[in-house]
Amino acid sequence: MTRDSAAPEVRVRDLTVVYKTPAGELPAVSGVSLTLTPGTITGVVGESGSGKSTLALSLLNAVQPPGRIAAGSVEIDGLGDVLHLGGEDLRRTRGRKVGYVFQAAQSSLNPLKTVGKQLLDLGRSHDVADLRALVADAKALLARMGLDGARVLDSHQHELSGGMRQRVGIMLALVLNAQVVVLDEPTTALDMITQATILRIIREVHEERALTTLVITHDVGAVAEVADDLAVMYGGRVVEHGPIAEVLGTPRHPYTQGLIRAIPRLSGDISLARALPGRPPTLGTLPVAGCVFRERCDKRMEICETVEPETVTYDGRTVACHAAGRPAPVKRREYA
Ligand SMILES: Nc1ncnc2c1ncn2[C@@H]1O[C@H](COP(=O)(O)OP(=O)(O)OP(=O)(O)O)[C@@H](O)[C@H]1O
Repeated sequence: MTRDSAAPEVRVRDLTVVYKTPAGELPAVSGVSLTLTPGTITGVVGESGSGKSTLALSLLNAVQPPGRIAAGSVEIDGLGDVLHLGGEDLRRTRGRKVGYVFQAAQSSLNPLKTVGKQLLDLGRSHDVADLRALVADAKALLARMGLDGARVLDSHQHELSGGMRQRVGIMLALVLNAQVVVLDEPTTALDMITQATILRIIREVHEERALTTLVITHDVGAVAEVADDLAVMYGGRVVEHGPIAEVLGTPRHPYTQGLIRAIPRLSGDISLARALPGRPPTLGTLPVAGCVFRERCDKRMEICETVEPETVTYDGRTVACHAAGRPAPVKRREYA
């Protein structure tokens, strides 16, 4: 595990992001606090609609209408609270300080320009002095990901397959040497073997460049291979967060337990793999009080109906569940 002091810490605090809907503004991310330890890769998992992409966009202050960051802060060492950045400061931060591949990256390339031209535009817009070195770095990154760099840079978007575009997206996220990198579903268009290779390369580059990285994915099995820490999201909350081996090895939240049971690769026995019953909530069906997971929870108690569980940290693990239990308080011996 790399814990390089040069890598920045990212501190998300009490972040709430709402989307305007016909039923009013509803929260997609609710009061999330999450610290990304410098030099680590944090995986974020959770079913569709749990708020993963909205959280990722918030790290770049890039939530678009009908969305709005309603509360909270995102402090990055050396940058301050990115939610207070605007205009030119924000433009300079994105890409150069915080590299990113968004889920839509596959279609975000400009169809009219070659990848190489877009790379040069990116370099110029961030005042990169040595554009030759930038191109050489881009080619080297593409080559590591199994592509012919020169050919890709000469290509237009339509000449590239989905998997190739995805790798171009990863290259663009890394090439400006940002120290915080946010990857939202970076490998979904890739087959299993290529996916594993790309994740390994992300890990290598992460270590070489002393990054702090956030990787969002549906695939708990895939992220288990690369991440140091794991954050599990449900209904706009981070319900569990901690070192990945511990979260996967001894999950404390019933949702994490259910996610793991559903994956034969992790549960160890295909005959024991069981899909999580029910469906995740949408913005409109999220319960307004109590625990957001209770409808699907096998450990549901009376208190879960009315009281939202507090997020409690112990043994380096953060869990928000009434049933997860807490360590018994250490009794202080009273001395006379
Ligand atoms: N532009 C939007 N307008 C209205 N609601 C939105 C918008 N974008 C996202 N949402 C809602 O916010 C919630 C969180 O969405 P988000 O995309 O952040 O989740 P996710 O975990 O990344 O899901 P997925 O894995 O499907 O991308 C969902 O209920 C989604 O429908």
